[in-house]
Amino acid sequence: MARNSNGRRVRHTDFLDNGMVAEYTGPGLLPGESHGGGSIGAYLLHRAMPHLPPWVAAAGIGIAGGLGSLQWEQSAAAGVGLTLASVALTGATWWMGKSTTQQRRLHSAITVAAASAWTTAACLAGPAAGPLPDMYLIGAPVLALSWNIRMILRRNDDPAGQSSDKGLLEKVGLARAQIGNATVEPNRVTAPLAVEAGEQTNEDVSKALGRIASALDLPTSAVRYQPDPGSSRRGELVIVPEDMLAQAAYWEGPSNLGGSIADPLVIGRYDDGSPMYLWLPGDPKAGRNGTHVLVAGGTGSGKGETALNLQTEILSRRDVLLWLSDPKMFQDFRPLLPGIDWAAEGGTPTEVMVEAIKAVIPARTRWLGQHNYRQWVPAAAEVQNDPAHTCRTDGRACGCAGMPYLVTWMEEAASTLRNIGDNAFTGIAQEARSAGVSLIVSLQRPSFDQMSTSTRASLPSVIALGCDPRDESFSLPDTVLDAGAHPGAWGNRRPGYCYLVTPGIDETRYASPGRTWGFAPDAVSLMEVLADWAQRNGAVADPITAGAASSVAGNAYTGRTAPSHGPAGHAAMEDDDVDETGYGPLVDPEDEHIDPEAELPESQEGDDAPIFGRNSGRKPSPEEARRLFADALAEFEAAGQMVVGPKDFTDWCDRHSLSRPWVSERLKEAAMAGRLEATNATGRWRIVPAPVAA
Ligand SMILES: Nc1ncnc2c1ncn2[C@@H]1O[C@H](COP(=O)(O)OP(=O)(O)OP(=O)(O)O)[C@@H](O)[C@H]1O
Repeated sequence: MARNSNGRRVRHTDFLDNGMVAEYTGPGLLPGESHGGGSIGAYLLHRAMPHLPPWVAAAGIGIAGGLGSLQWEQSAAAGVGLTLASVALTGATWWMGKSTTQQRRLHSAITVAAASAWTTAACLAGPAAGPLPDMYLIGAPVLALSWNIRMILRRNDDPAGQSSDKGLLEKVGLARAQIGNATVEPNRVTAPLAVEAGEQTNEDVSKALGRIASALDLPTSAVRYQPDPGSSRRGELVIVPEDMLAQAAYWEGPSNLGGSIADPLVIGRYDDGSPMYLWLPGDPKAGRNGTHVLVAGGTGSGKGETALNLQTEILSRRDVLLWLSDPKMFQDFRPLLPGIDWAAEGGTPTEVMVEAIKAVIPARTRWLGQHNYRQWVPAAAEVQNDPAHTCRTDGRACGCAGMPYLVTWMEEAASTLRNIGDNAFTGIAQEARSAGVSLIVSLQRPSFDQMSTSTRASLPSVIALGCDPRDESFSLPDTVLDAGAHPGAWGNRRPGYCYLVTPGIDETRYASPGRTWGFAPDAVSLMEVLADWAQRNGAVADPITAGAASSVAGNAYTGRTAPSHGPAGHAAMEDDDVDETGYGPLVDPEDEHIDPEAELPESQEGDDAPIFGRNSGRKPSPEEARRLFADALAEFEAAGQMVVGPKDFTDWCDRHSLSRPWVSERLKEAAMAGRLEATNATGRWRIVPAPVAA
């Protein structure tokens, strides 16, 4: 006996006995829901009703025999007619029963033959003649009882348990569907279901799921249907009566510290308690492609904590780099920052990161190709000592530094998509998988006005958290919604509840809800320890990735620092920059590009001094203006602001009495000269770092 979400008891045994029915019992009945009016007599009548028809039929046959004898007793013509009618009726029963089981067909034919033979004899000879009364008194109850017994044993009647539960299925519009023997696991009942051939399809079952849940008084997400891929009318109905996820479970640390990013990431558990796995890189042996992920959910649906689940898993692996863009100033992720290879706030730093991602993808793909990797595998992250993966033409091992997997994360991506244009993301997503790069995009309101369908289509995996019901079709594929997934039913009332659609997971799982681990306040210290571990033991950027990133981002890309190893990646750090614990840099990541030894500019202006100095009070000559413009670009570059547009020159224009249209023209000229490169956003240009003098 279990309780449903309303605390009402559901008698599962009845479900099984009848093949389908989940019947309320005892305290589960609400006032007014009593069987047949509330009295014991009415209840018994209610239970006996299904068994009465054979008895009514038996009585009817007796009456028919009596009445018939008044009309036809001793009539030879009637004898011929009644005998023919009886044979015809028996034959018709046999013929009509061909679609049912052999046993049911025989039982029906014998019943009809016996009843029609007795009626014929009674009509012709009179019901009281010879042995007819005894035959009736013995035969009629035996036949009626045989049908009663058959009904009681119905679950064993058909091969493979095929039976139909008219009660529930009729109620939900699937009256002629057949339901097979249910498999019962703790809190999960799975029953094969077949709808009527030629009349209904799997789609009709999907549409009826809400009604089935309603009939069983369960939440919509408790009832799912997994169509059989080989049939349009068969599938499996899954019912999970009790919501095992209602009790939040909390993160207790990474699942596989020091493992490879190719091992599954565990981000929570399903409603049967099994772990929710997600793989980012592909695996040629398992026939699985690498994937990009959309984390979609409304405000308060648990996106932030889902991100923490994924990021802590990523940072706990030895062969992966994480680049994170977050317009919310790393509000949720601050404890993890030391382990992150590159963290960029929204706006220009994110624009720079996106440009850098675009540059590292071809560089990484080229490297993987040169080292004979068709896609990224963990061996690619090791030093290349295998002659099968050498870039040397003589076939000897090349010893090149390994290339860690790269996860690029766009948190709260709506504004980034708006500013950068989601074409950039589509391009990145399409190219990235062959470069050992996964893109993770988190979006608060998953809807078509936030992200184009082609960008959405380029993110094959989704973690769909609670959302507005109107946005469900954006989050999840139709097939998963048809199978019973319903994130709109959660809204923000079930934080962390999610559906996970991703390669490597059995598709029957897609419509099963899961829940991410919650992050209790005391998880912060554990996250800090993890970030420290990642900073010390995690992968550092390989020369190809770091080189390509720096070539675009200049000193806006520093790479992660590893305090115990001294300089890591391509970013050296002085001992003095490390705090006394030896655990972390003393400077904020956004200040890391500033040279502490550099002379401070002489200024009487205090902190509010404009970056480009005060108004010179005169308009420079064209020559001088161009030189000042070149200097301004160099200053942006030195400050790590690698993407610029006319609006960044507003103060500068005031300073030098020059106009923004003039700047726009110079920007275009600089692009023609190779100093700038166009980005996806109109009017925004990426500074091409000036070559360093040898
Ligand atoms: N898996 C979970 N188990 C238990 N509680 C959770 C879980 N996920 C999130 N929560 C709780 O739900 C609340 C909202 O979560 P969170 O801040 O992650 O949502 P969000 O979608 O990021 O919201 P917003 O977009 O407003 O930042 C928080 O109090 C959080 O602790």
